[in-house]
Amino acid sequence: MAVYQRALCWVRRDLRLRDHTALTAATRQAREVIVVFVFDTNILRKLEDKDDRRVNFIHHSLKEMQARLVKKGADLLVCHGDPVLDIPRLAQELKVDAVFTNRDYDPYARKRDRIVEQKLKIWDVTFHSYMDQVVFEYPDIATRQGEPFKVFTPYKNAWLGALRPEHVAEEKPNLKRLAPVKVFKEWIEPWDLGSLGFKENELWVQPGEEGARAAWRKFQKYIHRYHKDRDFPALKHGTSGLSVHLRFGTISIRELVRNAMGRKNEGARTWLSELIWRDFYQTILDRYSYVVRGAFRPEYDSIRWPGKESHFKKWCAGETGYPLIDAAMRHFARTGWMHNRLRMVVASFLVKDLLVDWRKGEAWFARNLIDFELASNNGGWQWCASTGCDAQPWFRIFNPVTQSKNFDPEGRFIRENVPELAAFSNTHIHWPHDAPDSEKERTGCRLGKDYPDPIVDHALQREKALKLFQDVAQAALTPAEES
Ligand SMILES: Cc1cc2nc3c(=O)[nH]c(=O)nc-3n(C[C@H](O)[C@H](O)[C@H](O)COP(=O)(O)OP(=O)(O)OC[C@H]3O[C@@H](n4cnc5c(N)ncnc54)[C@H](O)[C@@H]3O)c2cc1C
Repeated sequence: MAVYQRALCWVRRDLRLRDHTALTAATRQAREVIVVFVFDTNILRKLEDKDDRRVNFIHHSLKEMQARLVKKGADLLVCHGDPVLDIPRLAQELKVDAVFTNRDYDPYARKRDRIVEQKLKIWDVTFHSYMDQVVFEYPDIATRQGEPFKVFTPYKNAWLGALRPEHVAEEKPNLKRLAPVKVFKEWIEPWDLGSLGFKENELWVQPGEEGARAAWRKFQKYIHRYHKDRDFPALKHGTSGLSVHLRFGTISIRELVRNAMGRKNEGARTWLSELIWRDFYQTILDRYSYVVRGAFRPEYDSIRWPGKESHFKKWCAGETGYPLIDAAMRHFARTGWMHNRLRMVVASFLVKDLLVDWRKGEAWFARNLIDFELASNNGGWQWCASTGCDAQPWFRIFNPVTQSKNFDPEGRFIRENVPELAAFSNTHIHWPHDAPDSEKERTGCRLGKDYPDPIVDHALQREKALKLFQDVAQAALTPAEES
């Protein structure tokens, strides 16, 4: 039953009309619902690249959403400004009784929403927020003591144990309740990319709900193989490629979980685990927001990383002389996406071979990843740097050449992304520096000229990394002297 005459549904990282919690609630509780999106100048201002892929993805996805709304006789109301000002202003000018939105656990978003809610209260407008981007939030899943889990496996077991069909039931908005465009026509302003101060960029991924559905349809043919294929970056369908869609909510997490739960095979079970990792890191960010500034385990903040700026730049450019690292970083520069196995290998290399502060790598990923997600990126970096909750133990260090042999055995991914090495044999492509002279000559690749010499020696750097961590571990065990 409708309790409000008119409401706004403020979409942010949920750019879809299907299976949408806030829109369902809004269209249930209000007679007329206006869907609004704010291009937030507080966020856009900080983006260094004018052809930012995320802005492009959002823009295309909103255009698609708008076309759907127009077909229903409605439209999408888009603003370019500060939501803390724009949402209360629109609420007042459009005489709405309530604002409906889905929750976001990013510390900036939480603060923004608190301020918006307070401002709306002044005008007697109710603010409703819903869980939508995750399946469970804290304290739905908590330890017996009521604390958030800090270790993944017990979290996952509790998550699976708690799951009931109603947690992932489809939320169906009643699109007949969308406000006709005449209600808000005069508030509609142009929102082409140029007017937002951005430029077009060619996206490797199809945006919008259509793009999400196409990727999801394709992946369903391969999901049963996921546990076998997921670690091989050269395989085109080894993983779903849905991270950007989950990031911007062009597909519902509930739909994916419903589907995966219905499949009784190891591939689907393993894939579901990855979706649970996503929920886990959202909870960590939500409950321990200090991770945005430093290590989850603060003792590791005392490490003084001796890595060189020049090495960091070579890592970014894919010029380290380690073929798999360079292939991953060059592919990343081209597409804005990186395979999970490679994210782990390049992150480990930056921290434990180049001895560069993990926060620099985290920031580079944040700047360039199309699927950049504060919670998963921070969690992933802290896992690789061994500073996080349930992180990789510090004494376990990836060998980038062994990783290459194991996960790109025929060098297909390397050949695609580091073409100057393409003619090396499967045996030597992982470490061409030790190839016999005859092979070096045959390939025509002059190592040190056409392809860089290795910038560090893995074995030596590994020892240095172990020492850095050992010192911290020892300091943590040694009781501080009383003063
Ligand atoms: C250093 C580092 C940084 C990362 N940064 C991000 C990031 O900014 N955004 C992001 O979405 N993921 C991040 N991840 C996790 C993971 O690498 C990507 O989610 C995955 O590669 C996306 O590809 P996919 O959609 O094909 O994944 P699939 O293998 O198909 O997995 C399905 C979904 O599960 C989720 N997922 C998978 N693995 C993880 C994981 N380890 N942690 C959390 N969620 C996961 C993603 O939403 C993904 O789309 C990072 C991992 C590391 C090691």
